[in-house]
Amino acid sequence: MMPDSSRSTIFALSSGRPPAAIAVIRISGPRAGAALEALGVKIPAPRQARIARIRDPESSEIIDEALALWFPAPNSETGEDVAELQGHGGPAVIAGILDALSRIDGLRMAEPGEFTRRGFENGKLDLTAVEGLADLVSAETEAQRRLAFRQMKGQLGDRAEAWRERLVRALALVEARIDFSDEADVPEDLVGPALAIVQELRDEIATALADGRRGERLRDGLVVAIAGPPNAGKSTLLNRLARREVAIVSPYAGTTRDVIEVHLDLGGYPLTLLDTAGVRETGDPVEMEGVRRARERAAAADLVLWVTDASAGKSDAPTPDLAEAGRAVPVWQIRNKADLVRSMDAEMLRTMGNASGAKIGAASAAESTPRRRGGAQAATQAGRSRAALASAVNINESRNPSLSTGILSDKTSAYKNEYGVSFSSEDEFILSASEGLGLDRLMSRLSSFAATMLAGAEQSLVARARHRDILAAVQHILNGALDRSWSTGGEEELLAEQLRQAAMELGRLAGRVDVEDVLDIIFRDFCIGK
Ligand SMILES: Nc1nc2c(ncn2[C@@H]2O[C@H](COP(=O)(O)OP(=O)(O)OP(=O)(O)O)[C@@H](O)[C@H]2O)c(=O)[nH]1
Ligand SMILES: [K+]
Ligand SMILES: [Mg+2]
Repeated sequence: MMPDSSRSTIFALSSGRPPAAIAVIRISGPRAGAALEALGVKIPAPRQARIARIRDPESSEIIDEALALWFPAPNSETGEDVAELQGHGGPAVIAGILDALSRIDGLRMAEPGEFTRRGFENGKLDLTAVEGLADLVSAETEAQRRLAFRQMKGQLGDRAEAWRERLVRALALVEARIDFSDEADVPEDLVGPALAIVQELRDEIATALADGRRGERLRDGLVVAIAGPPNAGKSTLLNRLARREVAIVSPYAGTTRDVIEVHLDLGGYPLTLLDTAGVRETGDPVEMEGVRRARERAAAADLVLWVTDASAGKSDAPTPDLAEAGRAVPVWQIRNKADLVRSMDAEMLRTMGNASGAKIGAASAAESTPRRRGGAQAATQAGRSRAALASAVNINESRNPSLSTGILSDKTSAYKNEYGVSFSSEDEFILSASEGLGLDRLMSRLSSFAATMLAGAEQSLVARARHRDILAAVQHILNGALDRSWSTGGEEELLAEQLRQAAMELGRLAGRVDVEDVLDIIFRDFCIGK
């Protein structure tokens, strides 16, 4: 496609929010060169930086001294003439240059993603690369960056194109059979070799799809929902893991209503932590909605941290209904407020652990502990018990394996939690969110969980639902073609039509067909100036 000379010329600030040391302003379109001249800037040699004074097109007042660059069409990011100005990054400087540009004939401010969109329209990059670029700009962790960069460089796009070419080859064989069926020098069996190609393709696409949704998970981040009864300390735990006061903590049950999201980077892997409303029966319509959202998000999460108050009896935990979700969400049991369970009261721990063979490690109770305390008494008790907890949860972790697996000594035991989902003692954590004790083990288990779930995800071909949907549709068509017997002959037209459809579907990945709706969705997420 040739750049369209009748198009408007667009400009935008392409660098980040001012003030900054440098601001990059880009101009793309047929009048990019004229725009430079209107600003009093001589057009530099292609791809060579040149110092230039930027002047107001009407008053000739100097607005800034900047570096100017020139990328003539078609060798630019948009495929059009592109000029780039690198000026000083102050708000007034930027406003002055943008204002001057807007007063030049045929120029207008770019819409979000419009530079990339022009690049796509001029064949500079295909749709999967556009998506990769969008992901690269919004990548928050190292693994996300790698996946996005590979997508941008054609990890899926090149593969899809190769698949499409092979489909077209299979189609050509079938069409040859149709067109020359009467001629003697055309081999009888062209359908067989065509189907062999189809079978190979079907298998390769099946392999790409059977990736445990790693690519999508990496792109979106693993979702870990903190859920449990009211006042168990869910928000306190979220704040601890996020290392900042994100959620409101209060002694009033029913504090959290909306779902609160925090993004964590665990060794390069993205993890979205959700704090949710305490799950209980309530008549308050607002809290009810909070509970509904909590259940919905927990059911859709990759992992649930089910937080309970270890100082309360087990009966405090309502029976959650994650099992209704129809899929097994892994659930880790978090016994919080262990600081209130002074010195690991033996009897209580047995109740909490619901395990017949639960044993307590070295730091067992010297005194018995009332199950509940309130106010100032709790504070002093908590203070005194801190040392005991520290020795039980942290320091003894290395020395005492029974404590390092939570409160249960038998590592191999499997239990059913309140969801009816099996868990082992490995999935049980005893900690104090407010005192910050016992969190290291939880953090390191979260890190390994993320690493296990997302290992190798950077190499995934499928990074979005759009990719999966299209590949699944192609696979469906190819399965249909392979399931049928074509040996009787005379039905090659039908087979040809199926292969044509499959090729067209694949073409949608790169953005060859019905692209407008998809483009609008993708570019909506772009920032202006990209
Ligand atoms: N002693 C003790 N108190 C805690 C601990 N964690 C939280 N708390 C206290 O428990 C109360 C409730 O904490 P939140 O974090 O608001 O509990 P939540 O589960 O988010 O409560 P809702 O949002 O109302 O469901 C607050 O007073 C916290 O200070 C802990 O480990 N030990
Ligand atoms: K609360
Ligand atoms: Mg809360």
